Amino acid sequence: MGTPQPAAVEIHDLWKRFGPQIAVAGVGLTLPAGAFVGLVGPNGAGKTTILSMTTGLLRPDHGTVLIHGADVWRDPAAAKAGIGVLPEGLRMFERLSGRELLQYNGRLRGMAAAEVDRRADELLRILDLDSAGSKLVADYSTGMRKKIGLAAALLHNPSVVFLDEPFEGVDPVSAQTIRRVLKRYAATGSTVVFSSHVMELVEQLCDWVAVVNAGQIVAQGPLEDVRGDRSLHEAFLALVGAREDDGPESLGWLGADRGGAQ
Ligand SMILES: Nc1ncnc2c1ncn2[C@@H]1O[C@H](COP(=O)(O)OP(=O)(O)OP(=O)(O)O)[C@@H](O)[C@H]1O
Repeated sequence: MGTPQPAAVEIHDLWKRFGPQIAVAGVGLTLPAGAFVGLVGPNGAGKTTILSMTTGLLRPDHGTVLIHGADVWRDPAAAKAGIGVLPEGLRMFERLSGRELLQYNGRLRGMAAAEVDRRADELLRILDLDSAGSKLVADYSTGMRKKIGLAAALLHNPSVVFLDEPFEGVDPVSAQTIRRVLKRYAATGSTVVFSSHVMELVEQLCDWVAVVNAGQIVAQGPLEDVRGDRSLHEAFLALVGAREDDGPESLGWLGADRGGAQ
């Protein structure tokens, strides 16, 4: 066993309620520095809410989040300096071009203009966006938006990136590009945390997994420990209590004699 890594992200007893709905119910997570973390869970499990509270976008009702020891809600400037975020919904400045968006982000992070330009050129090229650099973000496709969002998240060389479903709606070629960039980033000892529904992808990329169900963490740890001797897909279905066969009567009308209701 090597020396245990210090935690990049420590979350204690995190709660969030939306009206009557408790979206996050006492989440605790410890993610080691340098881990490639997959956050998985069924629709509505609370992944986006957890990521939003972890990255300072949504105030928790209760609980603490530390990024490399800095409290996201008490010392946001220190905590946020070291993170990059690809948020849900990809809300961006639509009337900027991709290149301008990166320049804006870089300058906001206090980077020198020449360095921002150098990194922006490189990111646009590696993410196959160089010809789209001057196009308005409003005219980007879903995959292009994910890629420019990833570029913006990485531009200032953060030590942790949080990506909410970075592969959703992305074609296989762009997905491969995003994977390559994330692997390259993780190989430097940086920490990646991303949410996904694609177990095969999480299994390929991640060495650490957290499973969320109904606002709680039902498993977390090294990939091998969480999946055991099953595939992650099977482990996931067992952990979140996937529904068994609904019985022969259910939806019995589907495909039955249409009796004039054509
Ligand atoms: N702003 C909001 N107002 C009311 N309810 C919300 C709000 N945001 C999230 N919720 C509810 O909180 C729960 C968790 O939602 P969340 O988006 O975090 O889940 P998720 O795991 O990211 O889901 P998905 O995989 O479908 O994206 C859901 O029941 C959702 O309806």
